[in-house]
Amino acid sequence: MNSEQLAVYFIAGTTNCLKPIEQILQEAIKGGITMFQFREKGANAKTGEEKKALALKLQSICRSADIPFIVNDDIDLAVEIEADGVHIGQEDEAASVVREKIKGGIVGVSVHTMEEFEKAVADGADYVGTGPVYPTATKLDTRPVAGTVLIQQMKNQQPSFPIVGIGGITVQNAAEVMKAGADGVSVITAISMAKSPEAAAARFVETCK
Ligand SMILES: Cc1ncc(COP(=O)(O)OP(=O)(O)O)c(N)n1
Ligand SMILES: Cc1nc(C(=O)O)sc1CCOP(=O)(O)O
Ligand SMILES: [Mg+2]
Repeated sequence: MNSEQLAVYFIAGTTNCLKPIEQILQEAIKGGITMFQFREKGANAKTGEEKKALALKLQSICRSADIPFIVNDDIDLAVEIEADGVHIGQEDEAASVVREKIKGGIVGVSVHTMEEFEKAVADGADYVGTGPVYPTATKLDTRPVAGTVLIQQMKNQQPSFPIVGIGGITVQNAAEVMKAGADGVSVITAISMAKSPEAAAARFVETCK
């Protein structure tokens, strides 16, 4: 992975979409997203074989466009379908353990403090995601809103380590996240619920790429 692939990191699952997720992903790809995370989570989310079938469809769309396909949380699914990577949280196994399982794939880790950041780097994470930078209604169990200070601190300590901000990021505030030192923005609603996911993604590309 190179840090440029984090520039416009779109995340979605069926619960974030009012249209078929396949269609939204295709539109977002047309707009220029640089990475995609399949995050099938929450009430009414698909599970089991249905989840796997959807993952395979979305993976195929990403492959055709040469966009990395990352699976959120579900390490077994990521290994089974040979996803390009997995994104794990603080409650999951350490990045060093996950890296062994995913064999050469991308490992992203959520961090909320400098201690968590230093551990993720030491454990061999490829990038970190940190948030919520701004208030979000998409994930209810977030840490307190953090603003951009931690991004600045992490960038000062490890200037070349890839960092992405997440939580409440819109085309209006994305520039602030980049200015703080992020390599990109992770976005759910501002693309998945946009009237035109293609146009929304294109506006993020203008700001972040
Ligand atoms: C790029 C990116 N950054 C952070 C997260 C949040 O992960 P986590 O804290 O494990 O929460 P869930 O997304 O699993 O609810 C992420 N998914 N992606
Ligand atoms: C999945 C997720 N993780 C967060 C964190 O702070 O770790 S915030 C968040 C939701 C991001 O969705 P939206 O772009 O719609 O605000
Ligand atoms: Mg998680």
